[in-house]
Amino acid sequence: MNTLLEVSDLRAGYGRIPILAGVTMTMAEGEYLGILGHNGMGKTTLLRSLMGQLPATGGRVAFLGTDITRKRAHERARMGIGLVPQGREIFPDLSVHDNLRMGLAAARSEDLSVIEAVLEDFPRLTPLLDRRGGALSGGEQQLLALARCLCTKPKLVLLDEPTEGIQPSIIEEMIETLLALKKRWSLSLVAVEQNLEFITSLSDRILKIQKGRITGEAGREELLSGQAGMGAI
Ligand SMILES: Nc1ncnc2c1ncn2[C@@H]1O[C@H](COP(=O)(O)OP(=O)(O)OP(=O)(O)O)[C@@H](O)[C@H]1O
Repeated sequence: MNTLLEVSDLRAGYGRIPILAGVTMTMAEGEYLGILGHNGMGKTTLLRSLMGQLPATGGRVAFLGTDITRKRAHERARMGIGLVPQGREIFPDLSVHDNLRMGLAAARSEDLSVIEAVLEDFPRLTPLLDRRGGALSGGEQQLLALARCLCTKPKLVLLDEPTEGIQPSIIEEMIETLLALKKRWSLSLVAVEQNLEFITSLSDRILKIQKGRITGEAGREELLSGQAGMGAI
C-alpha cells in the first residue's frame, strides 16, 4: 500500500499557546486510523492543522508524497482532503439537498450525479432531501455533514468526534456507512473520538494522543477487552 499521509514533528497552536507539541504519524492509502484522547488533548487542533485551517509552526506534512505543510485549506481540499468538523456545521436554513450542493460547490463541481452516487450510501437522507438541515435530528445532521464532505470526492476524510450527542442506533448506522464507503470508494479516514466502541469498530489502527503528542498505539484487542480504557490513555 502507498503512504497517504506522513506527519513529522508537527507543531501548531493558537497565538503563542502551543497545542500540538510534535505529532509524528504515518498512514497508508485505504487505511482507517482512529485517534483517541481525552478532552483538550489536541484532537480537533490536529485535524484543523491537517486540513490547513491552522498553520503549522513546525514540522512537516506530506500527502501522497507531496509536501503540503504550507498549503492552505482550499488547496488541500482540491488535493483530496475533506474535514467533517465537530458540531457538524451544516447550513440549518438550507434544505438537505442544498447542503449537499454546497459540498459540490466547494469542489467547484455542478455534477449532480455525484450527489446521487453519495446518497446511495445514505438511504436515511433520501426521504429528507427537501427538509431544512436544522430540522434534522443530531444524528441525521451528522450523516448529512459526512455526505456533504463526500460530495467533494475526498481521498481522505478527517472526522471530528462524530458520535458526540448522538443516539446509539445512528452511531451503529454511521459505522456501517463508513465501512461500506471504505470498500466502495477506497476511502481513507482519520477519526478522532472519545467513544471507544465507535473507534474500535471502525479503525485498522488506533493511536493515543496526549498533550499534543501521539503517545503510542492502542491494541484493538486490549481496548475491546476493556484492559485499556480511557484511563490508560
Ligand atoms: N481557538 C482557540 N484559541 C485558544 N485555545 C484553543 C482554541 N481552540 C482550542 N484551544 C485549546 O487547545 C487545547 C486543545 O483543544 P482541542 O479542541 O484540540 O482538544 P480536543 O482534544 O479536540 O478536545 P475536545 O474533545 O474537548 O474537543 C485546549 O486546551 C483548548 O482549550
